Amino acid sequence: MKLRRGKASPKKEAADFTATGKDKDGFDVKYISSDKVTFIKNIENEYTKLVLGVGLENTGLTDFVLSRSGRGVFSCVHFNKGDFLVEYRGQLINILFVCDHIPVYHDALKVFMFEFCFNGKLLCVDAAREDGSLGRLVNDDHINPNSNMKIITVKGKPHLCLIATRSINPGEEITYNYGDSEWPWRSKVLKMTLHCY
Ligand SMILES: C[S@@+](CC[C@H](N)C(=O)[O-])C[C@H]1O[C@@H](n2cnc3c(N)ncnc32)[C@H](O)[C@@H]1O
Repeated sequence: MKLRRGKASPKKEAADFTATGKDKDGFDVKYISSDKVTFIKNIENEYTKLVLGVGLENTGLTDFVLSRSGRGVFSCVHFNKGDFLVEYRGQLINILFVCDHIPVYHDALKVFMFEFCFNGKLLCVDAAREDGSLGRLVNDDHINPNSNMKIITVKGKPHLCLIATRSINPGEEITYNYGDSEWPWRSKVLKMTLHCY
């Protein structure tokens, strides 16, 4: 596949941004509870149309939707499938070697520890610190995410980068699947969904 002239490959772009430690332009951070339209649209797609086959107004999900708060990352430009989006930045920890020094966090911060295997080692990017970067603000979607986390090696060091898995329109929230775990927000939705039946 030919790349458009002047457009860096996603890998090269990821390498450039990881080297500068900056995020690329084209994103907004929004508080989800204040962006009801986008959020209701997501929920409607995910749970009412796919699971229940009915409209949001008939499900009782509205309270849940409006009670979810927190930040999310939204695109303000168009991205293509395969584009590099943002790096999940933080402190890289080799879990086996520094067990004693791994920070012990309250549950709300544990979710910022992203564990992964690299060259046979169990590593973790600890993004608990509020450093203004975007990657740590991207929310979970295990049903219809629009990106996934890839390990990109730059100068021998792994970097966690979100890559678009389909085209993303301006205004869409960037999401990825956090992986198989009992994330509390997933069961909350499931319970409400079951209640709706
Ligand atoms: C890595 S942070 C993402 C950014 C977070 N929204 C914030 O404002 O800091 C993960 C936290 O976001 C929230 N979160 C992520 N995905 C979610 C989802 N699909 N539904 C509800 N809350 C979610 C949970 O509170 C989780 O602990």
